[in-house]
Amino acid sequence: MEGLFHEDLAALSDLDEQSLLESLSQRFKQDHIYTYIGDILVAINPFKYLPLYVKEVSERYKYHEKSKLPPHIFAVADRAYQSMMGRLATGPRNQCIVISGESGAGKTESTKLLLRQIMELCRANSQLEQQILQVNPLLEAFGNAQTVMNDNSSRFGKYIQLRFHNSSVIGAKINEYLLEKSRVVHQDEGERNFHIFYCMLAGISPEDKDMYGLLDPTQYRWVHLRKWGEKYSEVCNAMDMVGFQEQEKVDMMTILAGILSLGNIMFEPTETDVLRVTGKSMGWLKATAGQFGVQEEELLRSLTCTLSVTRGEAIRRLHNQQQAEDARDSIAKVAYGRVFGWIVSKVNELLAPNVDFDVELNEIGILDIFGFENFAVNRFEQLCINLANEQLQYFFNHHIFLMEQNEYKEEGIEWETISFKDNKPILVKRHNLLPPLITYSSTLIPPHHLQDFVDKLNSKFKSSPHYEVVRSHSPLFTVVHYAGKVQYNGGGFLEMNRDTIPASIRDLFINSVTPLLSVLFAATISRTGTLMPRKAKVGIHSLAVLMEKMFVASPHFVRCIKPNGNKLPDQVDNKRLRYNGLLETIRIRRDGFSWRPSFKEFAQRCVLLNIYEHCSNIVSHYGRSSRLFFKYWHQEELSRLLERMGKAALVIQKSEGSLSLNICSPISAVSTVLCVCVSGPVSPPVPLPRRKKPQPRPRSIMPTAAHLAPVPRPRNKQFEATPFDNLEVHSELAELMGQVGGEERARERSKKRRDNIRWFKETQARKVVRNGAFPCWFHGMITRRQAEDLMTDKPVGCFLIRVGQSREGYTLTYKGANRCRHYMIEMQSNGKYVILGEDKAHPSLPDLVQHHSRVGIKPFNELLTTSCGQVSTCTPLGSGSCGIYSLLAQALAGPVYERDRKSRPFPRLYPSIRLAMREIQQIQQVRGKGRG
Ligand SMILES: Nc1ncnc2c1ncn2[C@@H]1O[C@H](COP(=O)(O)OP(=O)(O)OP(=O)(O)O)[C@@H](O)[C@H]1O
Repeated sequence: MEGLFHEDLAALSDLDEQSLLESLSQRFKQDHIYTYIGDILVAINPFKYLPLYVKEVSERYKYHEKSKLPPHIFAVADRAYQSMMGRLATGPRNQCIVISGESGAGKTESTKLLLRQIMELCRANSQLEQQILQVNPLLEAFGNAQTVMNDNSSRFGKYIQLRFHNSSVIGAKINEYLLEKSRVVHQDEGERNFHIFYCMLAGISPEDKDMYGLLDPTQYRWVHLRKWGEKYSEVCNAMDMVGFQEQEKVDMMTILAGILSLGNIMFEPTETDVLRVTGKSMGWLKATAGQFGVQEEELLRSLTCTLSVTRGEAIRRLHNQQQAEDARDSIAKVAYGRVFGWIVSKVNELLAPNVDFDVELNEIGILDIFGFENFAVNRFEQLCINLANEQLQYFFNHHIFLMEQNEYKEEGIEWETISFKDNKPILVKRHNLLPPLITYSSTLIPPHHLQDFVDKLNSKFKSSPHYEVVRSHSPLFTVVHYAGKVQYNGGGFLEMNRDTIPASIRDLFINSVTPLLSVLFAATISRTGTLMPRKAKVGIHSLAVLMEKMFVASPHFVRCIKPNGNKLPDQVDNKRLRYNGLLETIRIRRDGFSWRPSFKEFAQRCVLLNIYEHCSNIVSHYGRSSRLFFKYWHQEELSRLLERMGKAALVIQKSEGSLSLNICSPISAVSTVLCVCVSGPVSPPVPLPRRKKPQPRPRSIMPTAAHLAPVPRPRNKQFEATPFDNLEVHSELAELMGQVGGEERARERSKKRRDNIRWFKETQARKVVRNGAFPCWFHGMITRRQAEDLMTDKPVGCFLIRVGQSREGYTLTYKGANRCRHYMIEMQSNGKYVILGEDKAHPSLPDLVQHHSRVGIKPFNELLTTSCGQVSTCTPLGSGSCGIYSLLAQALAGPVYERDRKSRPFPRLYPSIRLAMREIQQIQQVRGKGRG
């Protein structure tokens, strides 16, 4: 592959480490944040907006030769997609993109960009793509928080599996790992709770605040407010788009409100040593009970004592203050962790309704796992996170160094071994440090045995080169990770012990009147904290299982680098660029052969193009090697040749007999690639002929005029004419062409129409009526042609909405500058309305119209400006102003609509929540007056 992969590497590989870092830093200062090391993308976080991800750039990376464009994350998305489709000189294979880097290095942003570009590449105008993109804001709200290292730090790891049929995405699945639940009840200096609490308190309407039993943010111990107002509506919209039901949303928000109230419950001992809730926090106890849908007395009992049954006898053990506070915090952590797990499983259910994840389908997985962490106090959670990072580093080493160099050995290729920092010892059984350390730490440690626990660790692991004993009065120990030493505090390990909740609390919640809470506590939890339906195989989501999956897929690596510790733009600290193994990686990519298909795999691909024999000759000429060795750029070079040959073959087929067409040139080109790369058992790799000096390319990776020039789009019906009305176009065309005819089809069509009218009357009409009539933009069930006729003399921006004839749903007809456009309106399973391809869901059609009178409809940014009034022609449901249609509107008007509005879901124990909130406010007023 001529171009960037090669050019950058050639430029970088001749440098020593210092000059390499200088060169990277210089590039960064000129806003070249991406650099290729062969097929590995290095991304340096710019901490500022760069116009690198606008639509025009995305289009260029979609349609143009990637090798002629600057390094970019979109090129990685394209490579993974094309490889998954089998278009890059190998057959279709599962792909995985592994994004690594320390906290704040840009992994999550890269994941979002990759997802966005992959959705662009497989664009099939399905709502699923929009839904998949909406999962990110949702998960970020619940799983991210501000830390000292990153204002939007993922406090969980995720592996997103995208499943494809042919070229279209048909489902997605999120696997989440190790949510840092302790954050709910404790945040260190400079850190915050999960974003959702701030969004909720800042963005919620006064009416909803009252409904959930929430007060002013300053009233809660576990959060301090920041400006999060807009985020809340974004999260609610994401839930609507993905398909959450209204009642589910209300129950979930009520549980979150319950968690906040729980945090305000304080205890004090009485003279009889029995613990009680302080007078000030009695209201909070009542509120929590109401919000969790449980009895107040039972909640209090669960917090202040433990019930155990010994030989059939129930024994009650009273808690001391610390134990009661631990129980309170554990409930909050467990409840939040389970809400998060439920969101993920719900998302998975909604995004892959018909996909069986056990059936083999092509797949692209994206791994975005929390970065390596080293805080002032490192707890058990940091140990787990750092173990995950060690595993990831091993995966990288294995693919980039081990596998490749082993294959040279096996094939007898002369090769000067490139050494690298191998972190295998810390992970494997023989040396046994991290896995047993984690198992050992997971056992319950009584607080007064803390020093014993650390002493035991010291004696067990002191001989390991990766473990250091700390001489101190505190229970500390050090682990030497691949990315540096981390000192862990045994005290922090105790908190993890407190995550386990007593059976009595579990039973209490299983019997909650809020079905969601009952489901959450009845479900099992995997080893990594994932919520599992009861019968699911425990442990299926563990990182080890994930690693197995990744080892059999083709990996793509994105190495993210944080240029400075202050999260500032245009500042680069060269020490930070000294990223693990950068220089070695450059060397192996320069000297090695990173694409090594088996002969069979390669020949199969060639067989399609009738060059199998030719390839076999070449291979047998060079010896009986089991695989072929290519440079990283050859894969793309070859795929281009094969594509050209495919086209040539088509021409040959079309013009029969013209076999003389010159297909020799691609064959000889393939031969050239083979000749230079294939290795025999004894012969050293044939040195590559000096490559043609690559064409100079613009130094800047900012999109230039050429990058931004309009890109020729492949012919695509959906873009050419009306964006989203193919169903109707097809049926009408078919009708015109006489293909559909026949009495039976006509009967079917009219039945479908009748069914749709019934659907409209029974489920929809009352949502559309406003003040006793249908809005003038609503035209009932008219045909596409009738709609276009109505638009004939209307101004641009005029619109109407009609009921679908062939499907349950609506179509928006819009008068554009040159033509009428018809946008399909999707009906979601949760009753929300979305224009296909848009990212906002609406509770009703009038809401949709109101929104798009302010926000243009994609892709032409069209605003709904003028309603197209009805005319009085009567068809069944044919016009809004006459006949049965108008009668229907009047019958459904006014009180019915109002009643409908009021039937919105409420928290199950709303009256108790209200009472509790009043009590809290009264106490506060009395105290306020007392102070005054
Ligand atoms: N390509 C980019 N362009 C502009 N800003 C970026 C880019 N990538 C990252 N950032 C900025 O850096 C911040 C941190 O990035 P991100 O959250 O992706 O880090 P991370 O590696 O996922 O961290 P963690 O492991 O803590 O989750 C982002 O919130 C954003 O402000």
